[in-house]
Parts: sequence; structure tokens; C-alpha cells
Amino acid sequence: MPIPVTILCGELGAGKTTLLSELLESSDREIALVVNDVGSVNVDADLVEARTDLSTGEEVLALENGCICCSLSGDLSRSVIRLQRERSFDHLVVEASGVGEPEPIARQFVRGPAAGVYDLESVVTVVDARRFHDRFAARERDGVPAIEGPDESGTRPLADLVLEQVEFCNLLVLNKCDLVTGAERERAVALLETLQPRAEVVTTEFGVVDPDGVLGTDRFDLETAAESAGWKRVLEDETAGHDHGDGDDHGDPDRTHAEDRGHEHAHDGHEHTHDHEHSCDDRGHEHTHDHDDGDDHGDHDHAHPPEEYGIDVDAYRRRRPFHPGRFATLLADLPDGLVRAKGLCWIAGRERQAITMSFAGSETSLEVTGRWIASLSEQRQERYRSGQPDLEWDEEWGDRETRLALIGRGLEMDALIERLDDCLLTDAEMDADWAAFETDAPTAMGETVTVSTDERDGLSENR
Ligand SMILES: Nc1nc2c(ncn2[C@@H]2O[C@H](COP(=O)(O)OP(=O)(O)OP(=O)(O)O)[C@@H](O)[C@H]2O)c(=O)[nH]1
Repeated sequence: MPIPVTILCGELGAGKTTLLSELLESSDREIALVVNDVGSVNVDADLVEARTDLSTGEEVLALENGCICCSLSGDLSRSVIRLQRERSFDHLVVEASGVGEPEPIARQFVRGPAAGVYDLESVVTVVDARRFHDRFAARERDGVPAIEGPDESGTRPLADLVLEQVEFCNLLVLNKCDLVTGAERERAVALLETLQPRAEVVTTEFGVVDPDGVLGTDRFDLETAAESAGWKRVLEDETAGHDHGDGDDHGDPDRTHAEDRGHEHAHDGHEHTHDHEHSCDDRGHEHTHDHDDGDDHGDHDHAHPPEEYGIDVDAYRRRRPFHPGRFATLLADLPDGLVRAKGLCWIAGRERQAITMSFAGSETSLEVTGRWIASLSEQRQERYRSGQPDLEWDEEWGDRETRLALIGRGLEMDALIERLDDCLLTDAEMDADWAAFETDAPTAMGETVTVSTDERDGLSENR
């Protein structure tokens, strides 16, 4: 029997270790734990070890350094396979580094050598209610320090990773609810549900949760999770049966944007169903339950209707490229109420590159994640297109198009859309030489450019 695995994610200080300690104390399963920390000192491992009685069967395996999701990925698989051979336990918990991407870790349990031995049950993301509310859910974000700067690999804004952890999981634990008011907590929950419509949300303090709720959830489906982020669903709802690509395999310079995660989707509605019932458990913690998995798009019985919390989502889709200069200026001055923007951009002067734009908090990254199919030879175009009969194709521009999901709170969506439209090439510019436009947009596969909203001079960093 494969051993069930829970991956625990969350920003630094969100309360992962606190939750873990609670789980180790309250669960009657024998839990093996892999702790991955940034840096060489495993503070969390020490803490958990100190707090739990190892003689009762819990084992702590501390990886020495680095990040299991990139440089140590091989080590993680090897370590957990060794662990399974040498020890007997019921459940494996992997505490991911606070600044790592959860998806590569999850993939190791789904496709890697550990897949036969383990069964990924759930990816749980712990969220600091106070910080999440102030950074993303508050109407007024003046005076709240932005999360800025790159992640540990130095290539992506940290806020982007914080939201990616929210978007990828199937259970969200909103911790530190003692530090927010009831109204703030509800706003945070509504936004979390918008960012990841398929995840269940549990609200708590000091990591007190029902261990079966965290460890005993259904089998995690990687592809579903990868496709269920709120921003993707905004785009999918906008167009039925369309491919999206924002994959993480940067190896093939000829890869097209549509083959990254080339899944075809047919959606027949425009609303997600979230059939929550609120109840309080015996510790007085509120839970949201019974998330419908969204396939029934007709019902709208939602405990946190986003519009009630000022949350607005929209898809921005245009078959005309952005002027690189005007677009860069806009990115440096995006409105405060924008929480998340993500999708593909078509930028004039970059006719081959499908560029993924990802905005979170206060920074935007632009990264080349594939090629437009229309930039390939005719023969290859045919091949790709025959494999994707639903791919929308423009006679003149092929698959080149900007498709962005916009998620905001207290945001004047129409004004933002107008400003985006002002960045599109004018008719006169359409006839000009696009290569002559000055641009810092990325060119090579995987290359990322980051721009912060407080920099008014356009694209700032080229990595
Ligand atoms: N007020 C309050 N503090 C909490 C709560 N949960 C955890 N803390 C405190 O927040 C701090 C960080 O908690 P940790 O559990 O270490 O967080 P972490 O996510 O493991 O942190 P890293 O290991 O740095 O990633 C500790 O001082 C905890 O005591 C909570 O619900 N409310």
C-alpha cells in the first residue's frame, strides 16, 4: 500500500511548524516528517523534534540545506524512499520551504521515483491571516509593507510565490485568525476562494485543526490542481475549449505556449459553484466545507460571494499587441486594488515569444514561457494545430493574443481595462516597424524581467 503524503506549504512565519506540532501531537497516525528549510540550520526540525516525543514513533528527517524543490530535488526522492525502507509509519508530511514552489515537490510524488511508494493525498497551504489580509485583501494598502524582492532562486518575485502556493493547494489553512477581526477574516476567505476556487478553506488560530481534515483529505490530483487556480478559471470561463500554457519546463526553446500544459477544457458556464456550509467544531474554529469541485457551473450558492467583498474578476483578451514602452509604464503604475493578474501577453517586437505576465502584490514578472505557434514553420504549425483542434486561430495573427486574468478588490476594473487598451498599438503603430520600438521585454526561453509598481521608469531588472 502506498503511504499517503501531505505537502505543507506557506510563507515564512505563516505557522507551518505550529500546525505541524499540533498535528504530531493530536493525530493518532505515525507520522514521518521531512522538513526542508532555507539555509543550513533546520530551525523547524529542531523545534518539532524538541516538541514531540520521538519514542512515540514520529520521525524527523531533516534535510541539511537548500531547497528540495530545485537543487535538492533528487535528494528528496532518495530520502523519502530510504525513509520508507528503513522505518515504519502511516503518513509522510513534507514541510516545504516557505519560499519554494509547491508544484515541483508535488510532481516528485506523482511522477518521480517516489510515486510508486507514496500517494500524494493533499497539498496544504498555511496562510497568515493578518499579513494576507493586509497585503492582498485590504481596500487600503497604504502603509502596508509590500513583499518585494526575489524568491530564493532569484528569478521570481516572492509575492508571486505566496500566491502560487495559495493557487496550487487543495486545502487552505487560514492561520493567526486571532490577529484579524471577523470581517477581515471573511474578506480574506473570500479572496482565497477566488484565488483557488477548488480548495477547502479552514480558519484557525495557532494551527489547531482537525488532524483528519488535514491528513485525511482525498487523493490530490496534480493536473486538476495545476489547472484550477482562480486566474486560469477566469480565462477558461471566458472562452470555452481553449489551451493555456504557463508551464515550468523551460528546456525546449521551440516549445509552444500551448503545449506546456496542453489540456483542453470545455466549460459550459461562467460561474463556479462553492457549496460551503459553515459550522463550528468543538474547538470553536470555523470551517468551510463541501467545496464543490466546480464542475457544476450553474449553481451559485456561495458562502462568500466575491462581489459582496468587493472582489471583481475579469478576463482581458485582445488580438493586438502591446506597445512595449507604454505597457512597461503601466506595469510600473498598476492600481492598488489589483491583487492578481496572470496570463499570456503579446508584446510588439517579440513576435516569436509567448510571454507570461504574473502580477502579485506589487511586482510583475514577465517571462518567456513558449513560442507562439504562428511563429513556427507552416509544417509545424499544421502539426500543432491538428493536435489542438480547439485552438482559436486568427487568419492574420494565428494564436498571438493577450489573455490576462484580472483579480482585484475595490478595483475600478473598467478603468484598468481602458488603461490596458491604451497600451495596445494604435492603427498607425500597427503599420510601423515593430522592431524599432524600444523594449526590455524578455527574449530567451525562461528569461524573466521584473518590474515593481513603485518604479516609474519602466522595466527595472533583467535577469
Ligand atoms: N498570534 C498568533 N501567532 C501564531 C499563530 N500561529 C503561529 N504563531 C506564531 O507565529 C510564529 C511563526 O510560526 P511558525 O509555526 O514558526 O511559522 P512557520 O511557517 O513554520 O515559519 P518558517 O519556519 O519561518 O517558515 C511563531 O512565533 C508562532 O508562535 C497564531 O495563530 N496566532
